[in-house]
Amino acid sequence: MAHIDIIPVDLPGSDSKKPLKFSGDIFQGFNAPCRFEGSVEQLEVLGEIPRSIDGTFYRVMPDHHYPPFVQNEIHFNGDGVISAFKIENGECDFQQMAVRTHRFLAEKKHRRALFGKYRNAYTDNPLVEGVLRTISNTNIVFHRGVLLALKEDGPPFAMDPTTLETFGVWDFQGQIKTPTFTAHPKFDPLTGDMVCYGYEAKGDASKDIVVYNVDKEGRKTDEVWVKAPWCGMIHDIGITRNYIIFPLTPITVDADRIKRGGNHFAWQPKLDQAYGILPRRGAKSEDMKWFYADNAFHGHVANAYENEEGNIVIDLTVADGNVFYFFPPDESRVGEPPRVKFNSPMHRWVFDPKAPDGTRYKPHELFDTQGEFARSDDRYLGQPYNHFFLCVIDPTKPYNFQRCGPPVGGLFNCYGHFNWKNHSKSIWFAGDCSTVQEPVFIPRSHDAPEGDGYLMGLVNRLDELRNDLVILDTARPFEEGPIAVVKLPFKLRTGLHGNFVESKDIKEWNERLPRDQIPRQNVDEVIKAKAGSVYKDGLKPIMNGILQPAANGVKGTNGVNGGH
Ligand SMILES: C=Cc1ccc(O)c(OC)c1
Ligand SMILES: [Fe+2]
Repeated sequence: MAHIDIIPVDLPGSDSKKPLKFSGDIFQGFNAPCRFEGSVEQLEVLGEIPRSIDGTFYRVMPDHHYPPFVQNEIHFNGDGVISAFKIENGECDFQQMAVRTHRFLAEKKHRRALFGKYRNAYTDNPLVEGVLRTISNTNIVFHRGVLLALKEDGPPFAMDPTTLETFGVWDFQGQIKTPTFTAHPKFDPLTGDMVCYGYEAKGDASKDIVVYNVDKEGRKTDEVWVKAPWCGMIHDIGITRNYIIFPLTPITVDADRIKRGGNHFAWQPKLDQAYGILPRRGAKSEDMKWFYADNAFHGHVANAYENEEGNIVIDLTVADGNVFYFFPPDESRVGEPPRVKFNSPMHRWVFDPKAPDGTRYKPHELFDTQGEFARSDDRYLGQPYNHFFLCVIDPTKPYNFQRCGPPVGGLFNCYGHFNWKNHSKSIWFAGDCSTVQEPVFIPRSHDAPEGDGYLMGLVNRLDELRNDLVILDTARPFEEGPIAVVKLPFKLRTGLHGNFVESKDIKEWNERLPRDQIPRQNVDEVIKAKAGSVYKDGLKPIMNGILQPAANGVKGTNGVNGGH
């Protein structure tokens, strides 16, 4: 029997109007809802921010604006909220704004949640049938004058880098119209190309992947459609000068499970991990090759390049189990406790692009750490490199459970600086009441050597319910601690990814692309339900735990009366 995961809900249009109340595990402690939009000028600074840092650190976090009506809601299903730390002359101004996704605007209009489970439109309130349900909560990148707020289940949303105003869905001047777009496009510093893709590119559970190249003038120069061996998550990629590497994780999608109101993804403990290899330019569908390795869970890519022999080197963290405990295997028993401890060293794979499709590989080399959220010097993306940075889990360090409770968002208690050349490690422990979020690397100057500069990232002060933005100097041992600490007077939530954009790039693009010439979405238009656009096979959304055949109509069975 399918386990349907929906609880009764007071629908808009029904009589009862209750004040908002958030309950459940994902809203506890440090991850209590934030829901703040606004700014704080001139944050307090301890130490000194180097004057050469002149730009804005943008980062994104999921932050539910309305209490969910589904049971076992997950953090990844929260509205995307962008925080911006603008740094100039040793000072830092803070600004925060939710992305005006169609979903956010529709729920804001009705002042409650209308969308159901993560990537499952069948669990939505019929009021929002056909409304774009992506929430732009995974990455925020700068591309040709706009910020793109990204989540891999939908198109990018463009925002103004200065004001954080949302312009709307971004289709690259009509060139990219596929329904899904990765949260991890890659920017080749040598060519200015953006390499990007979408998986599940023909709808839920499709094995189709579309891959694009957008050149430095913003023109789409390549579009190729390829097939994955199964429909699974392809969250991040690596690029080299000539190849794209697609790690395909054994966490799979099942259309029937989705229609039953179940999870989009389920972990497959017996399935391989796979790596798709595709030439970057002029590739055809049949050029895609898949290599395989034993079951494991992909983290993020530190970097990739081609070595002197012409082989592809790709470095990423890989964990030995299902990190996404909230997407359990189909056959798991109710109440089975999720695993909490993983081995997740940095893996180096070396693939021969001439090897036949189906070749099996073992990792070439491991860098012994426990970590995730790998970053490296983006000036060397796709090229030979040595330095990378991680959020590190050091279980030997103390953690003050009594004061902080369970470590919300994972026990990433250190930032680490690693060097492949001599396998050196330099680690800063954030303290027994602190955890860290994904950092960014900022070069000391444009011609500084690889990895020479600053690491900047958010520290969660779990006891104070506050965040600090810390800056570490990569030329010094991390053990010495940050050279500057910027104090935020309140807490954010566990975030995902972020990037640093130099002020001169923002200024230059404000001139090249005047803000008043960028079209704005029409709020009333984008939240209009488009009946019949997503629900196939005569099924209507699942509400109140009942799968409703379209023929019965929805009216009367769950209190929906067509809405306002
Ligand atoms: C970290 C990975 C990841 C993968 C898929 C997601 O939808 C997501 O949402 C925040 C995050
Ligand atoms: Fe990611």
